[in-house]
Amino acid sequence: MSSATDQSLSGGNGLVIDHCFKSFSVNKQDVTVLRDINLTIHPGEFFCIIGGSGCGKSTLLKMIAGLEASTSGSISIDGRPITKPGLDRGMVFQEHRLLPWLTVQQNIDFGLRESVKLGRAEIVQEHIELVGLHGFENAYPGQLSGGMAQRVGLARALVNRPEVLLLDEPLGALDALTREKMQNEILRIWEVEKTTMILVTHDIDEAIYLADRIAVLGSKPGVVRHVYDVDLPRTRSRGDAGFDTLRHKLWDAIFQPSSPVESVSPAANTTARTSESPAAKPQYSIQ
Ligand SMILES: Nc1ncnc2c1ncn2[C@@H]1O[C@H](COP(=O)(O)OP(=O)(O)OP(=O)(O)O)[C@@H](O)[C@H]1O
Repeated sequence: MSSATDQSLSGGNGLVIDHCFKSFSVNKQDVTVLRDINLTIHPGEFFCIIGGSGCGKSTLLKMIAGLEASTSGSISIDGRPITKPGLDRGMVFQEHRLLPWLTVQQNIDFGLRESVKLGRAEIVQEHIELVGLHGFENAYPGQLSGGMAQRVGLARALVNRPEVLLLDEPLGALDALTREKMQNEILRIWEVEKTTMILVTHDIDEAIYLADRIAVLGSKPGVVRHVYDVDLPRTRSRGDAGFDTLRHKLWDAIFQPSSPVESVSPAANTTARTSESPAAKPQYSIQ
């Protein structure tokens, strides 16, 4: 069912995170946020990362995006080292980050690489259709619902046909119904585009519903505790026994007490977390 922390491939296909460490300088002291991360994410895979607040999920995504450099170790796509942001990676954030003075059409066009001179309007329109926003081409972000704005964010991130789409809790601000609808939309787009998707989420059910594999990060410093295969046929049902079994495994993995190598800071209240049983928190969302 599950594999231990991945072993890196040497120069193989896909995204390879190889012995990555990340420290930040806080009050002139180096604080290690991520420790020895090793993951291989295969082309076309839907990969989720979950873990408690502050364990370094967003930092890891930013390192893959090329927005943060690793302190040591390397990240590569198909053998190409990642040193800065590139068109082979798109990113969607929790807040849509659209430009309010531009229309839907113009926001997506803004994301399209400058070197495309011919057929820009057609490419933009194709992506508006892809995310189901036909008819809203000339709307401004302020005229859109949260779910619609995130659809534009998705279109903008996909417009350069990235190999890897990085999703940093993109549905976190949406209401429950819109969130489920958008999960299905992301799945549909993934199936059509065959883009590798890496999703950071606090929502265990969301991870099981969407992912091929799920990495659970432990905290302080962030380490990969376990990578789970989601061996459930699609379309998945949240009420299935297999879904429920995995839900409990993930819950236990996230809230297990830190191992000796994961030094627990005074602020990390693991007792309080482990005392929260799934029954007491039916939405299975990590706070
Ligand atoms: N630029 C920075 N400088 C110093 N510390 C930082 C910086 N960015 C992140 N951190 C610290 O790194 C740790 C991990 O942050 P990160 O945002 O990656 O966690 P996360 O798992 O995504 O959290 P959450 O689930 O709450 O969004 C936190 O302790 C945070 O304070």
